[in-house]
Amino acid sequence: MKRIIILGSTGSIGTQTLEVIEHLSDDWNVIGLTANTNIDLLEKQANKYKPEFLVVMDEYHAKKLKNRLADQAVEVLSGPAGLNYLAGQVESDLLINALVGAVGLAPTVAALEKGSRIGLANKETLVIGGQIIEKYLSNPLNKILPIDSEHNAVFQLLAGHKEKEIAKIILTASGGPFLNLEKDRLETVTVKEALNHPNWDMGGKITIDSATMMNKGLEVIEAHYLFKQPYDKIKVVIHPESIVHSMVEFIDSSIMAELGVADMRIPIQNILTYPERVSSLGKNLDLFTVGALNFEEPDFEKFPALGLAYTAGKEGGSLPVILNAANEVAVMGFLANKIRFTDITYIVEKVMDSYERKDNPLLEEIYMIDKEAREMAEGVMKECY
Ligand SMILES: NC(=O)C1=CN([C@@H]2O[C@H](COP(=O)(O)OP(=O)(O)OC[C@H]3O[C@@H](n4cnc5c(N)ncnc54)[C@H](OP(=O)(O)O)[C@@H]3O)[C@@H](O)[C@H]2O)C=CC1
Ligand SMILES: CC(=O)[C@@H](O)[C@H](O)COP(=O)(O)O
Ligand SMILES: [Mn+2]
Repeated sequence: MKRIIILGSTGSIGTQTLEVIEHLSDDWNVIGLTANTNIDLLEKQANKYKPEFLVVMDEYHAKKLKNRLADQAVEVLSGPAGLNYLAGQVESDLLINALVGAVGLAPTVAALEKGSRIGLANKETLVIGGQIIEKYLSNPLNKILPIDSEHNAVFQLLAGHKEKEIAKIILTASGGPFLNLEKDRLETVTVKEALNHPNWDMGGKITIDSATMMNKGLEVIEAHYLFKQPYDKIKVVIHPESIVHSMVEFIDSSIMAELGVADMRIPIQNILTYPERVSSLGKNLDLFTVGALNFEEPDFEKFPALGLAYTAGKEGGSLPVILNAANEVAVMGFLANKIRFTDITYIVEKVMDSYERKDNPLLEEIYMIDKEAREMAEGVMKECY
């Protein structure tokens, strides 16, 4: 049996990965699972999958969990050091990174240090650390397999093709819950409205990112590093149905698309069984029910986050780190009802404009920039209260 580690096993991608593992029955042995603080679910997962390692992010929850699992042969670790140990020291055939946010970078690097196959859902890893990650990919033991639906689609479409044959990567975007709302109304939308994604059921942070379209911006940067394409060859098209998960235009003017129902268990399974294919838990797409597929241009004025991400990606260096840090702070502020929806991109832009930039930051510098940009974003956020 193959050994699998799931970082962020209590989240939307983490729990769906476990569903897929169950569906694949005897293929995978779950070695390590992690959560931030949700020890109730982690305990249930531990009882079911009997992993060797569990990680939670603070000592208080680690102790509680250890007590609850006292009769089990499981090691309970805590904090970033625990995550890095699991990712970097424990042998696995596949490590799924389903953490949310910048916290995903360090364990990815730890895993790449030892030579690993990583199923990557955590897009923030590549947004803030793409320049560092790409250096590790020259080691043939290292492989990053994309789980994010658009990138998984492109990954499938590129099989058997050469990078130089790509004319354009076309990432589809649903446009989120406010696609057809008047721009002036965005100021007063509620958290509940913003969390109401039209097609996908996901964690809170990414759902808000979809509503601002920062999600697509982060995905543009993610695609740049995964598929080694310049930003002018990575386009975004609004596709409200989320049936076409992305497209690739080749130099011979052929466009290939990957289609399917909006169910993350399909790309997750694609990575778990790669390069083979077996039947999945996802429903088959019924084109007659779908009827029509629509495409339109994104509105960069109404959704400024998309343009901010292109700017950050093109400039590179520390700017994507600053963009991401400010966005994480602002999204949490919005979810806590501290600021308005439109303040999210205001805060991101303000921090991007104010924070001093740096080329080629090293890993330690990325963490420092991330920390300082968060502090700056907290300050700008207070002006918005
Ligand atoms: N959900 C989806 O359908 C998709 C998600 N993605 C990407 O996948 C990643 C995960 O998203 P999603 O599953 O929605 O997120 P969730 O919020 O649902 O889950 C996040 C997971 O990470 C843990 N976690 C949260 N904060 C921390 C922290 N500071 N330190 C350590 N662990 C932490 C959570 O633990 P706890 O439960 O204890 O809070 C949980 O296990 C994101 O990068 C997202 O952009 C990409 C495509 C689709
Ligand atoms: C499922 C997935 O991959 C998400 O990233 C999804 O694409 C979000 O939807 P948006 O297209 O609205 O950003
Ligand atoms: Mn996506």
